[in-house]
Amino acid sequence: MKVVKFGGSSLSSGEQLEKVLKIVLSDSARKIVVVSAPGKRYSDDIKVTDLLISLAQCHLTGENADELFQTVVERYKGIAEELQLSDQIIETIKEDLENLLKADKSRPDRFIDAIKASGEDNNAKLIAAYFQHQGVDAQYVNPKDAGLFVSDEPGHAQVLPESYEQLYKLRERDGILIFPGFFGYTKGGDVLTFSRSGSDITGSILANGIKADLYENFTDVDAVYSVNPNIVENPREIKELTYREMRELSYAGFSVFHDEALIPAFRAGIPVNIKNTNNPSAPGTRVVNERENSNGPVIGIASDKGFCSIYISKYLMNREIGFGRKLLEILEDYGLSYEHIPSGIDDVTLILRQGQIDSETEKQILSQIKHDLNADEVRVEHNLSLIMVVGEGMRHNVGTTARAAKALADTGVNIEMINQGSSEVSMMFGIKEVDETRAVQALYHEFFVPVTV
Ligand SMILES: Nc1ncnc2c1ncn2[C@@H]1O[C@H](COP(=O)(O)OP(=O)(O)O)[C@@H](O)[C@H]1O
Ligand SMILES: N[C@@H](CC(=O)OP(=O)(O)O)C(=O)O
Repeated sequence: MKVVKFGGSSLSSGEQLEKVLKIVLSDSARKIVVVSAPGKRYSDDIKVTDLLISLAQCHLTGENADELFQTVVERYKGIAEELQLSDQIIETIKEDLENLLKADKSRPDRFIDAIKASGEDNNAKLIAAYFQHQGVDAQYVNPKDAGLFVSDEPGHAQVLPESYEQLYKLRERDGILIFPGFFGYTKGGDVLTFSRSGSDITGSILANGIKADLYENFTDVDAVYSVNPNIVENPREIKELTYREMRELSYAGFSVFHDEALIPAFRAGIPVNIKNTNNPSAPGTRVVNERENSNGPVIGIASDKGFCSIYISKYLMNREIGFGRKLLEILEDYGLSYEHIPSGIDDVTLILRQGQIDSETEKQILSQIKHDLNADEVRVEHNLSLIMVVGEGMRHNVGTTARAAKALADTGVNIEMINQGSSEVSMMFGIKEVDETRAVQALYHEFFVPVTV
């Protein structure tokens, strides 16, 4: 049995849905089909999820949102008309959205999540109607009925482990199951979403739940490339990579697969195959437990913007018991998470996602660190990018860091910080955001472009 997930780009039009149907029917093992909301039809189009977020926000602030409402309904209507479905399904979707918009707004984050989730929920209903219209034995499945329960964290919920046992029962249901991605239900009955792009997570949870043989994730590229194809033209395709490598790369910017979507599949030992809806015969990329290490030290290079660093130095920091705990407690008091903590004898740097802190909070944190910890120096740096160079082969190769550092130096990029992950499958470079593209291109050249003599 296989779980197949289709991303928003695979579901943006009737023409795309025809491809989806063909793919599903071409393999009888494809039992559960996880779907996103309709994505972009062309590069500057707007995803239905983004339209829904704006719609929810207008309803919260009392702005007129009639046009936005119509735009959302038109997106589904366009698809239904292309596929010659009856108006009934559009009436169902319209009514559902109207009711959701009338719901209680006293807890805005929950209101927004319910509207956001309707993008996938209504798309799953539409796709089930389309499959049925084509004479296929298919049914929409509601995540609550299936037992997909999540933690009480609006916008970044996590699956509750008890869900897996319930989800196993989906194996017994007849026909093809069309399951909306991106959200689950709290024990209190609220609809909460995973973080953005979280339909990948739903697919992985279901693959674990039904103990699938394979989790297929269909998107709009032939493979996971060794570098973001928007940064380097025609980069090398990756045929196989390990869960650890994929986790590091997707965390660090490979948006093709959600980093939180690896764990459920990994725990159940289910391979993941990332494939192209527009070219399903291409083998795609397989994510597995172990792979032949035949590609040299590095398998991929990822990068992401929007970080800041807080540098703290204090003479004899290494001797001071409890310094680290007190420092991290300050972050905790402000509800902040950190990404990395490179350290020296007398100094430590905290790397955080910049979007979490406004300038007032930043001032307070800096002064509290200086005052409470009696630090000699505290300074902050903004607009940093992190570049992650990843590969299982790095453990067996001497000199990879030197090669990377030289490539960056040769292209005139200053390294603000280096952190070698203790897992030894990755090394991280902190650089200025303005240097990101140049730095990634230089590293790609160093590790992937053969030298001709
Ligand atoms: N290393 C990479 N390999 C392949 N695609 C990547 C990589 N890094 C970023 N991407 C981007 O991820 C996109 C696919 O992800 P996404 O837009 O979320 O698809 P979907 O709509 O299927 O969920 C690709 O079109 C590509 O632009
Ligand atoms: N529609 C949601 C969830 C998702 O996974 O979408 P996509 O498959 O288009 O990345 C979002 O945009 O965040």
